[in-house]
Amino acid sequence: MNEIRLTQPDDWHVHLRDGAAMQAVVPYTARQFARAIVMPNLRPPITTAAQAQAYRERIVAAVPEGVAFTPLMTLYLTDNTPPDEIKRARDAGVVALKLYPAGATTNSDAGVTDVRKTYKTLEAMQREGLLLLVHGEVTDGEIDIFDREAVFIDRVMQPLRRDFPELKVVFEHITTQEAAQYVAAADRFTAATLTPQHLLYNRNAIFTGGLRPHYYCLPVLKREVHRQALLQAATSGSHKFFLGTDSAPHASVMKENSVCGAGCFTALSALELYAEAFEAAGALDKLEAFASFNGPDFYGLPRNTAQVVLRRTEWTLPEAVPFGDASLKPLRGGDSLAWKLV
Ligand SMILES: NC(=O)N[C@@H](CC(=O)O)C(=O)O
Ligand SMILES: [Zn+2]
Ligand SMILES: [Zn+2]
Repeated sequence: MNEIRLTQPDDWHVHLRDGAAMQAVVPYTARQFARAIVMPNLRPPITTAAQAQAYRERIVAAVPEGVAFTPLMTLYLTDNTPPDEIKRARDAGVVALKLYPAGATTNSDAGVTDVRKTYKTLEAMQREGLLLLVHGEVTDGEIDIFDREAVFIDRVMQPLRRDFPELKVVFEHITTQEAAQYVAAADRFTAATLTPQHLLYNRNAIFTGGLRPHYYCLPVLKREVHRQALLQAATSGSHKFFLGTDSAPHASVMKENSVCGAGCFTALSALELYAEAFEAAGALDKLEAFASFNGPDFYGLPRNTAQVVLRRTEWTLPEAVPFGDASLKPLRGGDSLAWKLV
């Protein structure tokens, strides 16, 4: 196969940042995707409907002329998100709230300290039909970093599902066999996103020939058995798994630093990377549902109608691209890729 024709995909998890950094990365996402779920973990976070509306306008202003792209907005859930903000959020077109356990990842200091503190707000979300998107890792320092996702299932996901059975929950960027099994076995109110890096790499990638900061993201890459389970889930034909790049740009000075920020920047070549993973699994025929159907179906949004074409053409991903007054290194920058979005 030398060409793949797909209904235009959406990205159900992306970080676009703000200001000059945002202006640098929005064109990449807008070129690949019709819509994207925009994460609210700015500094300070997007916690109100009014902030989300203003942020949406800044994003839209950064979309290149002639490109059709719709940002789908989210709010950052805190211990104090008032339940009555939910109706305002819905009226402003916000589609979801994001649960970051406090301290779990980049810009999560204002996150939730105990999910029970948010129950009134979760009730309002269940009622108003807003989704809950979850960074699924416990933050307990006693728990090994490679086990934090699996422990999160027992400590947080299960009680949450029991107490809010009709709240739609997306277990974001899953990285383990446990999470893949949990989601596959759950009812139709639970789904998961999968990143290109977790489908393509195991944790060896972080340590090959030296420490490789551009492969460091959260949840951190896991063992090969987990990668295999994720790839199996993505290519299984299950409607519960869909594309969410988690493209998370950090200036290269922040990545190549004594303390490296967590996040892989993949927006420049996201579809190409997914195609590579699906092809290696012999499952290119499953790519369209994963990239273009399962996400909108779960969110209750219409599928896109435009088409895109991926062609088998070798090309070299740039080593770095401008990022405001800094520089940004894509995952796999400088390497050649087998597929190219036309
Ligand atoms: N994935 C990451 O490693 N980083 C994300 C935050 C997140 O999605 O957890 C970021 O904002 O940089
Ligand atoms: Zn996250
Ligand atoms: Zn993310």
